[in-house]
Amino acid sequence: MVTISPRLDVDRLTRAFDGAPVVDNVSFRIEAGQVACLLGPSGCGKSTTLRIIAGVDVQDSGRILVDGQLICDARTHVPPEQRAIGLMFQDFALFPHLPVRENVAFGLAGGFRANRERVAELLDRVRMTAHIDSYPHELSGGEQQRVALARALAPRPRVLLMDEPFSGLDERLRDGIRDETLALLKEEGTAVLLVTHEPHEAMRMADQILLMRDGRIVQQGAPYNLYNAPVDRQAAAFFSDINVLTGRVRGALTETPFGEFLTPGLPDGAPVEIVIRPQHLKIDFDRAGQGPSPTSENGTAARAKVSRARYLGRESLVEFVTDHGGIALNATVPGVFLPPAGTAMWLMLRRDRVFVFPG
Ligand SMILES: Nc1ncnc2c1ncn2[C@@H]1O[C@H](COP(=O)(O)OP(=O)(O)OP(=O)(O)O)[C@@H](O)[C@H]1O
Repeated sequence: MVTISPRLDVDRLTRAFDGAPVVDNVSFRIEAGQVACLLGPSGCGKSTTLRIIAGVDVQDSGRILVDGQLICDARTHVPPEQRAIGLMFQDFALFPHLPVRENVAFGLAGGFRANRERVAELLDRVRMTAHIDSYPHELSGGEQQRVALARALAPRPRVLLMDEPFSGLDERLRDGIRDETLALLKEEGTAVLLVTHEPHEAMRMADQILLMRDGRIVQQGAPYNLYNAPVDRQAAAFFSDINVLTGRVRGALTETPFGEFLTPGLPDGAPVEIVIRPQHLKIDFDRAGQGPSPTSENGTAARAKVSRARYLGRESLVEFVTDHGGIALNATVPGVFLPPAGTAMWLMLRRDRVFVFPG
């Protein structure tokens, strides 16, 4: 049987600064043609991980392989320029004194003269053929970005590292450029590690999200899994606003104004957090103090009063406080739904969308 090595294999990487671990036992693999997003808040160690892979910083322990070939461990350190790893960083500055054609050919032996076809192919692919002789200052930010992508891909790197590559761009341009970039990366078959602190960007770009916190990868998987099966409350909160109900376990159950929730494996008296995203609260009208009957899908309804409602464009955000327990809960409703403050309504939780975590 032939086993194919992953394109990039990062194995138990560790790096400390002044005794404080910044990258803490980080492992992941990326296959050819796949995009993995290293996602996490500022300072969690994303850029340090990237710098070690690029070879401009050195790990304390762990190893990295590209196509099964060792590029660094305790004894080996292949220099950055011999790693077949491309870089595209935030300040992706093109060389201002070189025209687009020479910028794209920069990493290729013989420059533009020896690589006309490859440069033409890439410029065509990023729709910049008409600008082949332009200088960087003659291009818009989005155009410079596309040239930078062509430049990074020209030497056909095995792996491309991207650090917040879209953060300098106008918000309205970003999604379009992200999609174009993604299409080109897939075509080239490069394995991509993209660093971002924006969940929206990771959801849009990634085949695999590596969620990082305090130097560790706390969860990795497809965007769908991270969104719908977060490992803990913080992981849930990273992707959207959340509502949190707190309770205590009694006989493997936790009681809330919305009925009982199964909390198996937790001892009696243990604190529990029940987490639900605002779009998974269901709202029903009050009929002379009566609400909807309990269902297995939505549990028991709890009466609540509107404290504030705001229109956000695509949806409305309605803030409630429950009659029992005075719990503040936010619900989002598609379109325009602006009940006046004080309106009594009934709330239900979509049971299949609730996350139960130890408190
Ligand atoms: N050369 C260094 N010497 C000392 N501390 C460092 C060094 N490089 C990074 N750090 C520290 O390591 C931590 C992680 O930094 P890193 O840049 O990897 O985080 P990040 O997740 O990429 O954050 P950001 O998104 O803000 O760039 C930070 O607390 C930072 O101050």
